[in-house]
Amino acid sequence: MKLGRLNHIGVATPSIAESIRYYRDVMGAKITHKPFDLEAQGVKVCFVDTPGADGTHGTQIELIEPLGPESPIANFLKTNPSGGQHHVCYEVEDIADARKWFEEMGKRILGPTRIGAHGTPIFFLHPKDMMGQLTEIMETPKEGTHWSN
Ligand SMILES: CC[C@@H](C(=O)O)C(=O)SCCNC(=O)CCNC(=O)[C@H](O)C(C)(C)COP(=O)(O)OP(=O)(O)OC[C@H]1O[C@@H](n2cnc3c(N)ncnc32)[C@H](O)[C@@H]1OP(=O)(O)O
Ligand SMILES: [Co+2]
Repeated sequence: MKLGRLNHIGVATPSIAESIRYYRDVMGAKITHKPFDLEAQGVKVCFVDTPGADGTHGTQIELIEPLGPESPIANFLKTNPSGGQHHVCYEVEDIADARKWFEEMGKRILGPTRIGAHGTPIFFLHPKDMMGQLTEIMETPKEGTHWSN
């Protein structure tokens, strides 16, 4: 498997609206994306871009708020009511290859490969098998996908 760049850091929040105010007013981010519901994943999502100084795309913050009590992030927010860093997401060139790579190492894969918020296939690896980090693997999006510039 060929590991790609860190695509995003998933940040769980009890309120996307409040988090947007924080990233705009405290961190000085320009929030140009609109929040949207991803029913299939049980979350409301909003991207915060952190562009590189040379015009290249940096790493995104992916704000996620539970859509209901069945959301996969509901327990996390019970334990961390103010929210916080929830997962890291790395890009790979070929999602099937990556899945096989982790499966062969006996890492627990959480559910099927599905289409994520960036429109490309993703899967998750259990935090207890990944040095304590819930890890999302995504196939590299086409250039410009889900960036505001
Ligand atoms: C926006 C769409 C998409 C994208 O395109 O980017 C997303 O990112 S969606 C993000 C939300 N979806 C998911 O997280 C799906 C995968 N997650 C899961 O299947 C579950 O959340 C989980 C990881 C299996 C945890 O489920 P939960 O019901 O919360 O289990 P437990 O509470 O029993 O936790 C077990 C154990 O693991 C620890 N834990 C849980 N979550 C995390 C975490 N995010 N990071 C690190 N560790 C975590 C938890 O503390 C428990 O530990 P112990 O208490 O020591 O047993
Ligand atoms: Co994610």
